[in-house]
Amino acid sequence: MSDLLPLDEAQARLFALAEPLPVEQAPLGEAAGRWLAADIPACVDHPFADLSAMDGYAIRFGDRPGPWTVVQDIAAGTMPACAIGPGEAARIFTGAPLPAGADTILVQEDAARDGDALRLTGDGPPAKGAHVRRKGANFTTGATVLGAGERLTPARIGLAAMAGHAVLPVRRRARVAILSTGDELALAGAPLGPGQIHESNAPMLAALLAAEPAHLQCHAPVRDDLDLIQRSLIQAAAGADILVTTGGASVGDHDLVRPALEAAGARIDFWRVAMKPGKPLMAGRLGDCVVLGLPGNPVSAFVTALLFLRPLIAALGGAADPLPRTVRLPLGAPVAANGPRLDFLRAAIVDGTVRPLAAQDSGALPALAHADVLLVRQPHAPAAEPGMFADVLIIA
Ligand SMILES: Nc1nc2c(c(=O)[nH]1)N[C@H]1C(S)=C(S)[C@@H](COP(=O)(O)OP(=O)(O)OC[C@H]3O[C@@H](n4cnc5c(N)ncnc54)[C@H](O)[C@@H]3O)O[C@H]1N2
Ligand code: MOO
Repeated sequence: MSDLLPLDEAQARLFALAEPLPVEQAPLGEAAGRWLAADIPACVDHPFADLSAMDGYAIRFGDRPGPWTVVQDIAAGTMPACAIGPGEAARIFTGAPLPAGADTILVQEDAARDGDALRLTGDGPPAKGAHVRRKGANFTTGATVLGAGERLTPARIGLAAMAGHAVLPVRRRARVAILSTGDELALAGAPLGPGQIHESNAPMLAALLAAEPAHLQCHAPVRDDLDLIQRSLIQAAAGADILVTTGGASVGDHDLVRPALEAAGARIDFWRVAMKPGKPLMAGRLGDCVVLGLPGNPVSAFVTALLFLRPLIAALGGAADPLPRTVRLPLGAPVAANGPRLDFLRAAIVDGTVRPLAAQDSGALPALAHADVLLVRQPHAPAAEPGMFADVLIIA
């Protein structure tokens, strides 16, 4: 086991293989899913004034229980015409600024109006300031609303727009080439020759990256021929930031990705990680490109892509925290003691508890396809019982 790198060390070494990509200014519609390259300050106060949170009447709390005289109408998008004095109220709508003198909103469901005369019919506002959104409560001009390295989720895109931004500094999308290797591989949907199987890794990886800021280039599967793989690697690496291969990463006579990379002039930084599935993972550089050699077993390819490829895209994209997040959930079934490698068991969530699936072979894609989480088992972890909490990575 001594030549197998621990997962965290392997991830750190992978991230050290390349600098974050250059910064560009992206319109909001192009920025989702990317990471901010700088702190974002607010260009405005929000709310810009004390605003009503309800449709009703702006009053002075001390004037309750009324009655009041309605002296003006204020809609969102307009400003109050005048202040209100004692015994006066303003008809007001959600999002409209309060007039000077008013401090509280009386919701219209608690009031009856006859011409300009307004009286209380319900309980009225419970406290001074009820249903008022204070000026600057969300943010004030110049305050940092989003930080460098934060991922632009839909709500953060909305927040950037609210703060006055139409374009945001992000790093350009990573160009990712995907190349599967293996004599046995036929394209999805193609008729199968003797001994052939349908290639499933490239479509799966492309789907795994669908929401990532990446331009994908999927190449046809390459046969297990050293010269052919070497030429295909050089071609696929040209113009790519990341070259991902699958298959041929292990120790068999037909596992040629490592020798082909070396023959192409690549520098292999590490090979083999103390994890299961995914042990024969390799990483290095070929020219300007980071090369990630994933194992061919479909489950191993998925798990390593989740733990290395997506985080690498995030690291190149400037993410402050590129690694996937684990959460803790209770076990719903016993789990056996673990061996020497960090294990990622395919598991379902049933009634809020984690239950490992029966098929844990790294060729068992149907189990992965129906798993909700990967249950993380530390090296040499003792057996665990139902009710004990465990770390999981959510995958569905
Ligand atoms: N003697 C040893 N044999 C193996 C070891 C080892 O340490 N000693 N490691 C095993 C582990 S762990 C893994 S994982 C696999 C990984 O091997 P490779 O990366 O060389 O993958 P292949 O041999 O090319 O393929 C493995 C398996 O997956 C199928 N495959 C490959 N590519 C695809 C694809 N694009 N789509 C669908 N299926 C694919 C392939 O047909 C094989 O069945 O090595 C173990 N062996
Ligand atoms: O480590 Mo291999 O990736 O078990 O299947």
